[in-house]
Amino acid sequence: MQSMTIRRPDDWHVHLRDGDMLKLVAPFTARQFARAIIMPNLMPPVTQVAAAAAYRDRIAAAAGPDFTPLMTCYLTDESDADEIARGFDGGVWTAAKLYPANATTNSASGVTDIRNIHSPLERMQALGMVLCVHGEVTDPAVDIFDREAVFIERVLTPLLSDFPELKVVLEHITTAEAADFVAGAGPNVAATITPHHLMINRNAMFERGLRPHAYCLPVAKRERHRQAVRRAAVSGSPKFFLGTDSAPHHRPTKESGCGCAGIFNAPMALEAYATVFEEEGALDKLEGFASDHGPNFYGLPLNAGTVTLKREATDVPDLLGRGAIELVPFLAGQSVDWTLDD
Ligand SMILES: NC(=O)N[C@@H](CC(=O)O)C(=O)O
Ligand SMILES: [Zn+2]
Ligand SMILES: [Zn+2]
Repeated sequence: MQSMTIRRPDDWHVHLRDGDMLKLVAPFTARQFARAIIMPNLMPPVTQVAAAAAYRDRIAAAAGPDFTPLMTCYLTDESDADEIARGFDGGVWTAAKLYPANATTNSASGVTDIRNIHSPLERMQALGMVLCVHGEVTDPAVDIFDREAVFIERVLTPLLSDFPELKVVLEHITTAEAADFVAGAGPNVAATITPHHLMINRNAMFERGLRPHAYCLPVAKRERHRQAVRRAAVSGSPKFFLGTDSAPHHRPTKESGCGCAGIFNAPMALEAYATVFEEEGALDKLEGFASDHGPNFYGLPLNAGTVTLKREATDVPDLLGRGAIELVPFLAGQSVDWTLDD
C-alpha cells in the first residue's frame, strides 16, 4: 500500500503545557489530530471549572481553529462532586483525571487514597463522565516495573467493584497484565496506547549509555510486554485507542541528574503508529484505533474530515525548539516509514 486515507484521528491523552511551551507544541498536535484530551497536570493543577475554561482558550489560541481541546479535571483529595458535575454539564470538562499522589510529573496534588474521591466518582458514574487513570501504585516497596500490574490488583479492581458502571480509561498501558485486564473487563473499561510503548522496550533506556529521552512513566517494560501491547493495539477491539501521552520537557530538565519523565512524540505520532500497524500487518485496523474507538467510547461524534498518509519515510529531527525552549523528539535522528500529507 502506497497511501492510505482515514477518518481524521483524535489524541485521547496529551500534555500541551502552558505559556511558551504550549505555543511551541500545540501546532504539532493540531496538525495531526482534530481533538485531544488535554491533561491537567499544570502547576498549579487544573482543578476548577474557571481555570479549565481559561486554559481551553489559551490552547485554542495556540492551536488554531481546526482543533478542539477536550478538558479534564485534575482530581485531588479535596475534589468536589458538584464542581465536577457543573463543569461536565456546562461542557467544559470531558473527563476527570486520577493521578495517584506523586506517581508521575506534577502529581504532587493527586489523590492520596481512592476513598477520598468516592463522592466525585459516584457522581461521575451517574453522569457517564469518563475517569482517566494514571495506573501505577506509588508504594516504594513495589518495583517500578511492577507498579502498573499492582495498581490493577490493589486499586483498579476494587474501584470497579465499587463503581461497576463507571467509564474508566486506563491510560498509556505498558504491560500484558493491563492489556488482558482491559480486554476482559466490561464495555465501560478501555485503554489508551502510546507510540513509544509500541516501539521501545526497556532496553531503549540503557542502549550504550543512559538515555533520558526514552524515559517516561509508566516506564517501558520488557519485550514480552511490548508484544502484548502491540497485539492489543492492532486487535481491532473497540477497547483500545490512540493516546500519545506526548509529554514535552525542556531538554536540560531531561538531560539531568534527576531527569523528568515524559516523551515528546507529537511531531510524528500518526506516522509512528502507521509504521507499527504496517509491521503488524494490520494497516486495516489503524482507522478504528486512531479515529473510531475513542469517540465511540466517550460518546462523541466521529470526525468528518480525513487525513492521508503516504508510504514515504519521514526523518525525525534531532532537536526542535523556539526561543529558549529545546525539545528532543521521540526517535530523534531516526525515521519512520510513513509521512502525513498536509
Ligand atoms: N508520561 C510521562 O512520563 N509524563 C507525563 C505525566 C504522565 O502522563 O504520567 C508528564 O506530564 O510529563
Ligand atoms: Zn500518566
Ligand atoms: Zn500523560
